Amino acid sequence: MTDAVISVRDLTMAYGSRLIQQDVSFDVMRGDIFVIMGGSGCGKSTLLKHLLGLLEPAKGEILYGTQNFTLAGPGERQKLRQNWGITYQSGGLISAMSLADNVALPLEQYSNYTRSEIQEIVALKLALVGLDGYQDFLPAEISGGMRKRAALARAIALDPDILFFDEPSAGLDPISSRRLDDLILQLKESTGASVVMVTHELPSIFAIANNAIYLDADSKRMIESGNPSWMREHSEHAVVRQFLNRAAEHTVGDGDS
Ligand SMILES: Nc1ncnc2c1ncn2[C@@H]1O[C@H](COP(=O)(O)OP(=O)(O)OP(=O)(O)O)[C@@H](O)[C@H]1O
Repeated sequence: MTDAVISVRDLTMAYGSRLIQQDVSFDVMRGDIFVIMGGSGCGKSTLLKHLLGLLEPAKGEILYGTQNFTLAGPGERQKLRQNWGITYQSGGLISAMSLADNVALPLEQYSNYTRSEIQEIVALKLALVGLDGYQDFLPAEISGGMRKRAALARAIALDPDILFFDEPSAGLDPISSRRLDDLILQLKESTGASVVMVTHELPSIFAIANNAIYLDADSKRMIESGNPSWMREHSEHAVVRQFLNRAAEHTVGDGDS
């Protein structure tokens, strides 16, 4: 357990009296590309929000390394957050600012770099995501795939240890989606960051994830964890196998559990 970057222990999540998931436990290990899976409404985004500290557990706890995030005060939490890069489904870029200014924002907020150092880092990060030469473009002036990559450049501005993604390839065509997968994999390799993502995209899951959990909406429990290819063949839960084997023309059945 020494190399766990995130440990979730007996986490129960609820909105008021509405239970979403109970007793969820898993570890994200250093270097993992870790996917939170499950059918619509099972609580994937809710779990991500708990990991980010946007929602508080009804029960249980979340540790980052050996540090208990659930019990941490605002100062300690802020310190942990500075090691995270987050990209939201919408991209979350500020529309009135150029790509360079968007990427510079976290550096201006949380680092002590000089203006010229920041410019250098921004150029480097944009080049890393294949957006060399687009510094002065506004988000509306580039494609959806490029916006996702710009958001990724911003997320890696401070060299985070952990990258969080909410549906990174939502709304992208298969080719842009594949490019984003490759980029995530490449960034993981070059930065050593661990990656946690929520995604429905089976091609992405099989292409880049080495570790995953499956949250079941019916039982409100995490019913499977491990390597997604292994789960597809060997999970004892039909609903998990069906989810991972689903063909485009089939919908996921309720299955057994
Ligand atoms: N703020 C909220 N208050 C009450 N219930 C909520 C709230 N946000 C989400 N829910 C409910 O919690 C459940 C889980 O939602 P969540 O968005 O986490 O699921 P999800 O697995 O990410 O779904 P999807 O795959 O459809 O995006 C859903 O039934 C949803 O309606």
